[in-house]
Amino acid sequence: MTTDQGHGDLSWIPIIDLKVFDITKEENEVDRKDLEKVANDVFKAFSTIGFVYIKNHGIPQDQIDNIFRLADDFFAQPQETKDKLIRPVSEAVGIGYIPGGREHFVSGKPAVLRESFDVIIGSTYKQLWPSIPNFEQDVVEFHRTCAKLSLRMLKLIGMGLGLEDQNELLACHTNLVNWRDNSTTMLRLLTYPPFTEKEDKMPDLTRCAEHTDYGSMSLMFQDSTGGLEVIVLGVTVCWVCHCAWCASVEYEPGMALTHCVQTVDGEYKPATPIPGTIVVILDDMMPRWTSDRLKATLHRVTPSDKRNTRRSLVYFTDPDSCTIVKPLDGSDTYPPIRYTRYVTQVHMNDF
Ligand SMILES: O=C(O)CCC(=O)C(=O)O
Ligand SMILES: [Fe+2]
Repeated sequence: MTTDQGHGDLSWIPIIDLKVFDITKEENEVDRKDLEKVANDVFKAFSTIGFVYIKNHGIPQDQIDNIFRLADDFFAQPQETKDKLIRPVSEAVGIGYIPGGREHFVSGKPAVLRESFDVIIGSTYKQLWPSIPNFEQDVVEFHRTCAKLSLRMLKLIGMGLGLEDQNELLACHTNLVNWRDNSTTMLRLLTYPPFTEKEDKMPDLTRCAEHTDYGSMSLMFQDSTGGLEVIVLGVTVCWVCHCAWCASVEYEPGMALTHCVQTVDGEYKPATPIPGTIVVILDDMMPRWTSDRLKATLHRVTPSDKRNTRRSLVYFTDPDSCTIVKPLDGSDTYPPIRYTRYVTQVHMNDF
């Protein structure tokens, strides 16, 4: 793993170079030792800091830029045009538009200030595509591309965990490739408009309140606006160069710290946009599978730059709906639960 040396306070961010196992390579082409090293780096970063940035992942930058452009084209349309594609709450529609003001992350607080275009593919759900040239075709292709990357990351996590069957997590994600009817894995094109003068004066207003995502893992692509923040679990940072990894000791909870390191634990830190990278966070199923060895990453989007539109693309990787999620180590840290039941319970605030 490298850290982002030379970028001042970004230096503690774990950037994993995925070149040896990027999405263009087949697993049998990759040297086993290289693969194990990346898997260890990924696991170490997830289990200490709680999230990773990945670079050299194999998704062409042109493809990402094109999806951002198509999203801009979509959101720039007149409101009446977008409203014709609204995903109704009461009807099963897998692909469509969510207007601003519909989603609440915290009940009783104002709705999140953003619009999205949601894409759950392969379902028998109704699909409400816009008539923008190449939109459907390119977005579907990007969905497939993200699936490849998620499967790579799940493989690496399985290896890092030391699972006897390293493909055990992959086996819970057949929907990413097969696009069965019951898939919930979703690509979201998101836009956060600038704050109006009235919104400026509302103290509780944020772009997206603190939360974790429901499924397995989220791939987050962001523009250069900033605002995404993640909770850092436990990082030992050198006071001198701010590097998380030059410190001679590995942080363990409760460890006495020497004079040259400080610990950041449980604090929000900006997930600053770094060109060419994707932020990968873990979702609610990971602690359940790993008996808390891996945690779900709390995150939020603050209005750090409320004068400008912020754009992002998030690929929410979910397990197959029928998956019974339970600790892979055979322990009873969490009771088994069917993934779709978990989501229903979260929606009903049933925990
Ligand atoms: O827009 C982003 O970068 C993050 C959005 C997010 O966390 C979510 O929709 O769950
Ligand atoms: Fe999220």
